[in-house]
Amino acid sequence: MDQKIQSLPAKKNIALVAHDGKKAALKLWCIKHLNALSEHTLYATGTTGHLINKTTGLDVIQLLSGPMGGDQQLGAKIAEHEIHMLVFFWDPLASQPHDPDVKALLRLAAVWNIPVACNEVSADMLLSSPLMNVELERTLPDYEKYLATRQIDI
Ligand SMILES: O=C(CO)COP(=O)(O)O
Repeated sequence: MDQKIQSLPAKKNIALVAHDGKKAALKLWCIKHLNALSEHTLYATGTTGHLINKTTGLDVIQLLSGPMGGDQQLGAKIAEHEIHMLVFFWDPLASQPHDPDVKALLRLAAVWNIPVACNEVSADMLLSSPLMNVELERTLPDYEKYLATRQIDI
């Protein structure tokens, strides 16, 4: 597929998500990085967002709970370029009833070339990157060109 270049803004829209077995870890990570996170706009799935807001006071745009469609909402926002980074502490030791939604969210993050962290260390590295607070070029699928090739006359 053809690619094009589009910037991620300096002030990023960051999605925060954690499975139940990883919520405590994400909560501690948010407390540790309170100041850095407050410079960005935060989104989260329902239960994660409520927990982060309650324990840190950070403003969080709260979507539906993951199993009820929250992962899908985040995936749609990634496809629409509204989410610029994903911190998703998914639980490798627990099965999830909405596993297809989890896979879809991670897949769309890869399709649209946004940075993704899956645990504390990768999230530390992303947030401390010199690229975190600057406008950042990314390549992404050229959807308009793709659509033009899909116009089929029947
Ligand atoms: O299930 C989740 C991600 O797959 C997270 O959803 P909650 O934040 O609502 O627990």
